[in-house]
Amino acid sequence: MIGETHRFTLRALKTQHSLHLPPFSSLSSPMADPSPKPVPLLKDQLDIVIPTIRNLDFLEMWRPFFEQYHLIIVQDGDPNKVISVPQGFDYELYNRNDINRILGPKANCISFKDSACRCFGYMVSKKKYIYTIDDDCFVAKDPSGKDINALEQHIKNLLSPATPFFFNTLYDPYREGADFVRGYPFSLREGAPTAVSHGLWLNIPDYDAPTQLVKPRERNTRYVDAVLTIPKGTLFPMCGMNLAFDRELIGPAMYFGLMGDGQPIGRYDDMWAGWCVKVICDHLGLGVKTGLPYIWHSKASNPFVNLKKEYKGIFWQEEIIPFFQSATLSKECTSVQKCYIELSKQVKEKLGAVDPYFNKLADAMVTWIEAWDELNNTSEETSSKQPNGAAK
Ligand SMILES: O=c1ccn([C@@H]2O[C@H](COP(=O)(O)OP(=O)(O)O[C@H]3O[C@@H](CO)[C@H](O)[C@H]3O)[C@@H](O)[C@H]2O)c(=O)[nH]1
Ligand SMILES: [Mn+2]
Repeated sequence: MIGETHRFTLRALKTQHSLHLPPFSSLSSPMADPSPKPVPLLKDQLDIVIPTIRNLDFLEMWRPFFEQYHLIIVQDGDPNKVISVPQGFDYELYNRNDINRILGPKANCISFKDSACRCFGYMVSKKKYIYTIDDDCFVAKDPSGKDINALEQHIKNLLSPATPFFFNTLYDPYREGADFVRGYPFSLREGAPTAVSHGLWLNIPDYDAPTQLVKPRERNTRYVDAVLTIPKGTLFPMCGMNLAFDRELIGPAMYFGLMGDGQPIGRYDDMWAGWCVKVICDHLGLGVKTGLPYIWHSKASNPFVNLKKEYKGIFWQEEIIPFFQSATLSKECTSVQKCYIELSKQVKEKLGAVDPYFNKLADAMVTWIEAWDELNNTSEETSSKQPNGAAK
């Protein structure tokens, strides 16, 4: 309402820019709350990043879990379209004009017309943790019928150690009612810092186009009550739909690549990031978890459109995977940025022959790190900072 103040976070970015402010009517204005809610976990240390091409009505269902967190909305597609955000949410919104204004020529490393654009939100955030979710993902129910607070479960996953060096057969040993089983080395029971928490999906599973075409009516109804650490040396297909990570531990590696408009490939944004992230986590001794929490994925994207986007990736990945499986990083790679730059050199060297696209991608990986360091003033720290933040 006129005159009512609204909690709108204006971010002091390196280059001041006028955020794309939707008309005042669609701006947030938190309703006065007579009975203050308990402060949610990591309230001021976590941003929720949402890539979108549509109005964000889905937030209504998430309001009990998300309303007290800051949102970073990355609006893809036509920047003149106004995205409406339900009242009461604290958010900043960036469209393509903002990305171009903030990054200048480096904006060419951020995809257009693809959910890969979400990684811009990771870059501009100033928080320690990120949760990213698609706008067609809703609150799922656990087998008891209780609404699942996906964000709370991700936070638990991130705040407890991982076990990448030795597999615990009773799954997450740090979980209430579980522990390390007999034969688990005591020297390894401290675990490793958790960098990534990869959640899953009920209803529409994240299948590739060929599988979608063969099984158009398949729905995931199986709720598996487990969180697993993905063992060191094992890659995994990371889906960006329901994903959380420690931005200080692994953020610079969460680049979602060159996808969408003008690119020969799509729907491999999160996959590419996941393969780079896992190689770097293994090198730096960080953990990646998958399993709980579930969200309810409501919309299957068009399998024919998806097939066109994925087509080249389906056979390229038969070369990409062996590349990541055999990728090694030197001991001089003591920070995520250094690991990532080293990896980009190997991409150019070893995948450039697969297709010229990988030369472009390798260059974009470097541009991403340059932009990340510039926006986060981390270039001088990069040379000395250990992944756990301790200076050399
Ligand atoms: O051009 C676009 C298209 C979509 N978005 C936003 O991105 C997410 C995901 O979109 P959608 O749910 O339509 O697509 P899915 O196929 O279900 O996405 C999953 O597959 C992977 C494709 O990369 C991806 O990791 C998953 O997200 C929504 O929020 C759209 O609004 C966009 O920004 N630009
Ligand atoms: Mn979807």
